[in-house]
Amino acid sequence: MAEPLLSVRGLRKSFGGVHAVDGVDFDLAAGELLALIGPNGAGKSTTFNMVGGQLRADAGTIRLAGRELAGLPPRAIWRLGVGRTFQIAQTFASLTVAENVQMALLSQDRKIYGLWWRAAGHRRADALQLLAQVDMQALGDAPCSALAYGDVKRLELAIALAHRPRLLLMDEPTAGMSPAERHALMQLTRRLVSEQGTAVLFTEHSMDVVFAHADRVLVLARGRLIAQGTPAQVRADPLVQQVYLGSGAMLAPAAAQGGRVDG
Ligand SMILES: Nc1ncnc2c1ncn2[C@@H]1O[C@H](COP(=O)(O)OP(=O)(O)OP(=O)(O)O)[C@@H](O)[C@H]1O
Repeated sequence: MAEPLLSVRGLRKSFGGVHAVDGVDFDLAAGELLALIGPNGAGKSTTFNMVGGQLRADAGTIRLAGRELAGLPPRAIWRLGVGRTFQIAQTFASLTVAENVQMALLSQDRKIYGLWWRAAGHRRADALQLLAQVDMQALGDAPCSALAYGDVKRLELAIALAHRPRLLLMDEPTAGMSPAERHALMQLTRRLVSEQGTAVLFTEHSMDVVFAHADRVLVLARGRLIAQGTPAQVRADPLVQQVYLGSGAMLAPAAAQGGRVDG
């Protein structure tokens, strides 16, 4: 693997007596799509939130291009080049599509974030260019509240890309989407990260998305990394099969075409 962009070592977090994340190590290279999977309660969100700074790690290091992120607040981590999309879309329904992107650009430029009306004239051309990257240039003047769900997710991606992150964290990016929409969004993500060399860490319950689009997969169970490798390696791993068989989910290629695994 090329020199990692993100390097995580000995990451731990407990809640009371629960070892939610119990000594996790992994690397992520620029341009790589890395999936973080595991049954419910495995520690995916906790890991994710420690990388993004929403949760403070009890122990361990999280280095982005050699810079320590552990202990920094989310805003500082964002400034260092870590973008994020959320499971529940974080857009302003009362603004137009273009204004939502302009708000992100305002924030990036350290202008006053709360004054949404200032967004209307701010870097509109740049906003439209970002929308073009996610094939939404025709929807710039549409109210955000009128968008179809798949379009909201694409808009979120444009917003996350507005400050050109080196690492993009995507929390269940395809939740609630139809199979066709899921693959379209991940293909778009792949195209954008290839063009820009962004690294992506994503949590995902839909195995079809993981096996079709991830370069590598990390499998967590009870806070520990039980396997990592290519989708084919992970799918063939007996321990992974055991963990998922307990949930009734199938990891065989045929079943992976449409399977959502809920833990
Ligand atoms: N704020 C919290 N307080 C107490 N316990 C927590 C908290 N957050 C997570 N946990 C516990 O830590 C463990 C890991 O939870 P986490 O949400 O990271 O798992 P997950 O893999 O993201 O699960 P899911 O797929 O259900 O979202 C679980 O046992 C959970 O109950």
